[in-house]
Amino acid sequence: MKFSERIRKNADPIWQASHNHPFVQGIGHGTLELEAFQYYMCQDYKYLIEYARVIALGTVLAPDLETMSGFAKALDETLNSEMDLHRAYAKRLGITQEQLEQTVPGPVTLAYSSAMMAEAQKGSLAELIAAILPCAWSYYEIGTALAKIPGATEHEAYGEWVKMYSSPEFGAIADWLIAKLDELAAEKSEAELDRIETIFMNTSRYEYMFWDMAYKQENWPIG
Ligand SMILES: Cc1ncc(CN)c(N)n1
Repeated sequence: MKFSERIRKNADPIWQASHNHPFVQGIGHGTLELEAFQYYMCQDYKYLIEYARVIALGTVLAPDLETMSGFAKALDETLNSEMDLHRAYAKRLGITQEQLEQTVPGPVTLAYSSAMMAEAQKGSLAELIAAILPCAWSYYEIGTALAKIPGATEHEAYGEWVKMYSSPEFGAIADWLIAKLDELAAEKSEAELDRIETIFMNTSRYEYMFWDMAYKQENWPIG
């Protein structure tokens, strides 16, 4: 079994909880409250800025040009395609660029992005990839699952979101990260693999928590 298959299997209960979360199902069935989606878009914009910084660190840790180039593509996809989606949505939803940029990261946004950055700064490239992989992989998995719901890709509010995350371009980044992690895992001891798996499990949990935070439009308890 490939290392990626092992960690995906072990994370399955968490991933299934994300698939079944009312926020995710609400996007697929077009029933999600627009206000929760607006909140999500602003928080996600801030999250993606930090995610992009972690990807950029991947180019620093990359051992060769092919790997550097893969991270450069992931960075471009995030900053210029994925965040364009957020900017376009913001416009449609009446959120200004200033509002997007001035969003205060909520507790889960801050905890998740800080955890990714901490793993990237103290670990090896495999640990960095484990920290960001649930982000790329679970969204592609969720996007492709939601795209199968009749009408989901055509929905007036959420169709563009479903199209983005089920797109082959987005999937190619997830596939590249999976293959890179498997390649690096082949050289690791069992103790190191356990540590890498723990990171993957934790950021998988944060993915679930992000959906939940958005659904509840959670904020800091004290201003
Ligand atoms: C929280 C979160 N996780 C993942 C993705 C997909 N890059 C995202 N946009 N936001």
